Amino acid sequence: MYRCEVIHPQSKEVLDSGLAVYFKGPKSFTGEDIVEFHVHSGRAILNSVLSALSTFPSLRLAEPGEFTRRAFESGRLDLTEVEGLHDLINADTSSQRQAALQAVGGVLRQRFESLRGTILRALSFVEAVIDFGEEEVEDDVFQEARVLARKAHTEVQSLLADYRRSEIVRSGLRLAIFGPPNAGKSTLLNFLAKREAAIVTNIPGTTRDVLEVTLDLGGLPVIVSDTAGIRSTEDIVEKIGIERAIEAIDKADVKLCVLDVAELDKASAELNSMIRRVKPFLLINKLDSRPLTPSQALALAKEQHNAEGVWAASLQSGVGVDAFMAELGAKLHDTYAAQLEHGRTDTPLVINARHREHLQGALQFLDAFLGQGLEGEQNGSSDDIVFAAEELRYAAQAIGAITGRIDVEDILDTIFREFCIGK
Ligand SMILES: Nc1nc2c(ncn2[C@@H]2O[C@H](COP(=O)(O)OP(=O)(O)OP(=O)(O)O)[C@@H](O)[C@H]2O)c(=O)[nH]1
Ligand SMILES: [Mg+2]
Repeated sequence: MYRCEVIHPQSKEVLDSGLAVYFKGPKSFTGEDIVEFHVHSGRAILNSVLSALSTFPSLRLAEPGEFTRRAFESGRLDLTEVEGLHDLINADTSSQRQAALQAVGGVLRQRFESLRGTILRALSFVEAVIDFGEEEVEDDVFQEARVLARKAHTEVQSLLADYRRSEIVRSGLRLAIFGPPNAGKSTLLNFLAKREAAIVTNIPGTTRDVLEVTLDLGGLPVIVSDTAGIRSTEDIVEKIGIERAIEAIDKADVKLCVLDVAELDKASAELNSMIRRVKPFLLINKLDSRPLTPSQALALAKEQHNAEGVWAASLQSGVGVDAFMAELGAKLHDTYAAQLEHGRTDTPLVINARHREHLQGALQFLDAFLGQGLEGEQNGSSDDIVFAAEELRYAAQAIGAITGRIDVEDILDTIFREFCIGK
C-alpha cells in the first residue's frame, strides 16, 4: 500500500492525496493484477479521479458483478461462493451473515465437489467395463459402482433435506398470530413491526387477509403473519380470510394465539379446536381491562387451555410486555435452533432454489442408474451399460452445474446481474 498523490495525467493537477494498493495476481480477488485507489469520498474528488482515469483509452467502468465474474472465470471462486458473497453483501441478520460466510469460505463447494467426485468414480468403473469388456475387469466392478452411486444418492437426499433449514436461514422462521376477532392480533403485529403495518379498529373482523411482515426479532429473521380472527361467519369475504388464516397457521413454525382476557371463556368452537390441534403459545391481552393480576390471568388461561407457553399482558398499557417479548424471543431462538438441527449436529448449509433444482435432477439420474439392475450384469447387454453410464454422466453434470464447473453459460448472467457495480 502506497501513500501517494493522484495526479491528472494530462493537466498534471493534483486531484487528491490518498492510498494506492497493488494486488499481484493470481492472488488478487479476480486473479488478475489489480490496483485499488483509496481516495476521499467527496463528489468533486470522485468525479475528477474518474474523469482522469477515463483519459486512458483502455479503462472503463466495471459492469455490475464484473469483478466477481472475473474471479469466477479465473477459478478464484465457484458459483456457490459467488452466491455466498451476494448473500453476504445482502445479509440482514447475523444468522444470515454467518451462513453466507460459510458459503464464501467454500464449505458448499467442498460438499458438492466431493459428491461429484463420488459419482465420477462410479462412472469410471462403468466406463472401465465399456472400454475393456466384461472379461477384462474384476467381477465386482459393477457392485463397486452401485455402492458409490448409492452413497451419492444418500448424500443428495440429505442435502435436499437441508433445503428447509436453508430456507429458514435465508428467509426466516414463520410466526403466525391468530385468535378470535378483536383480541389485539393486529395491535401485536404493529407493536412488533414498530409501525402501523396493519389496520387496527375496535370492529371485530377488521383484518380479512393474511398480512406478512419480515422482521428482525432478536437477531433472527422472522416472517410474522397477522390473520383474520377465527369465528363462524356467513360473510363470504371473512370466510375466505379465515381459510387463509388456517393455511398460514399450518405453515408457521411458531404459532401464537392472542386472547382477550375478558373473553377467555367465550372462544368459538372453531377456535378452541384449532388451539387443541396446533398447541400454540398463548398471549392473554387487554390485562388493563380487567382487575386481574398477571398471575391470576395466567391461572385462568391455563384452566381454559393447557398450553406450553402462556403470557399475560396489555399491549395498550405495556404491562407484562417486556417479559412477553423476552420469553417469545427465547422461544423463537429455541425453535430456530431445533429447526436447524433437524436431527443433525453439523452446521446448516445454505442450499438455494437453484441448488435444489440441480440436486433433484441428479437424484433422478442416480435413481435411473440404480434402477437398471445391472447387478447380475451378465444379463445386461452392452447397450444397457452404455445407457447406465449416461445416467451417471448426467448426474455428475447436474452437480457440476451447481458449482459452475460446466455447462452454465446461460445461468451466469442471471447470477452476476444481481451484483452491484464495483463488486
Ligand atoms: N383495552 C385494551 N384494548 C386493546 C389492547 N390491545 C388492543 N386493544 C384494542 O382492541 C381493538 C382490536 O384490536 P386489533 O388489534 O384490531 O384486534 P384484532 O385481533 O386484529 O382484530 P380482528 O382483525 O378484527 O380480528 C382495538 O380497538 C385495539 O385498540 C389492550 O391491551 N387493552
Ligand atoms: Mg386484526
